[in-house]
Amino acid sequence: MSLQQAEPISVSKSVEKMSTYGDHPPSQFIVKETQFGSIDTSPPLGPFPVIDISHFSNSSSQEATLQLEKLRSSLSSSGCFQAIGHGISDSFLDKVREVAIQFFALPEEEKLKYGRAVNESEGYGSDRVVSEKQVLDWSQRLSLRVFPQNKRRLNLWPQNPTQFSEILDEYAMKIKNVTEVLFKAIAKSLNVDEDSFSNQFGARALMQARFNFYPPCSRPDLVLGVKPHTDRSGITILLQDKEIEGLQVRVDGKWYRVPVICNALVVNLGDQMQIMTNGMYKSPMHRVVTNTERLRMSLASFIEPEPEREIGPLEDLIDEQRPRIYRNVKDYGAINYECYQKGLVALETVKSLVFTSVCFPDN
Ligand SMILES: O=C(O)CCC(=O)C(=O)O
Ligand SMILES: [Fe+2]
Repeated sequence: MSLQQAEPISVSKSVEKMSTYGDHPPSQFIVKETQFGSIDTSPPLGPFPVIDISHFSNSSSQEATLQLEKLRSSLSSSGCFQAIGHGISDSFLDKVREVAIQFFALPEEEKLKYGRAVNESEGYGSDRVVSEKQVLDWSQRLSLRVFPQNKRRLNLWPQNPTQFSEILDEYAMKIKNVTEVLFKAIAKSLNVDEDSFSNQFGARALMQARFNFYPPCSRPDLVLGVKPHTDRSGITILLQDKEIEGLQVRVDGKWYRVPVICNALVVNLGDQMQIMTNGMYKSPMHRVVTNTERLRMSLASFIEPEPEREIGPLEDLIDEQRPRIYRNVKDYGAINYECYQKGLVALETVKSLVFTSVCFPDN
């Protein structure tokens, strides 16, 4: 079967329906033994610091220096931390979760008015099928482009609940502000010009909002909510469920739980920041486990450079001790998608020639 025809093999019943009836997950969902280890629903809590990012706006204070040091150490080891002091109120974050859950509670026919078309990435639906070998995720998603504003496909934005669009719009603006603070802080932590990253992302950087819904699953030991992956973004800001854990991040070959910290935003770097920092900061591998009892939701905001813009390792982060690891690339999103279809690791394919010949001497 060609890749273009891959999508119709998706199972006939939605994950939500199978969850309601307590079905045993079909074989397409069963995770086989992989190089990333078997499913452990309760590994240890991870070394992901809580960083108060409010100090980054007043960067000369002693506290700012301390938080910057935490930022540097988490991004160069795990690539992940939890941000507090982001200025978004608890009550507003509750509203965001509430409209998301209200949308998911609508009847299937209503949600399918915003259905994702085959071979498209935006809209409501289940895991996108790109290859026959793919193990399917136990999740339903609603993906919407929020920036640049004129690229919004408003016909896919739910009208029910009525406040949905207004709240998503406000949330997206706030997240944009958070990322601007983070880009400057990340630059500062690496001793490079504070606009280094915002310049590479560009004024028309993309933001994709993905609402993830993970209905209860009868076999959390066999099925994943999201299979192991790194994000193709530059940076991802994740609003977790208020109560239900599920996210795990891999550090030095071991899986760790990311705890629920009420109203903290989980920040993880994506592949494109690993490229821009010449590998100094990490795009962590992560996955989501399911549970038998309760629905879990999350909202991931993926921020990516303008696809037409060439990005690459900052010159200031390349020297004799640290030669260039990655080549410059354009439209990493497309590279990543193609690699995903072929079962390749996208970051490995964009290594500079020197590194390619070290890693793949037969090429
Ligand atoms: O649901 C989560 O906690 C993480 C979701 C995720 O990794 C993603 O959408 O890329
Ligand atoms: Fe992710």
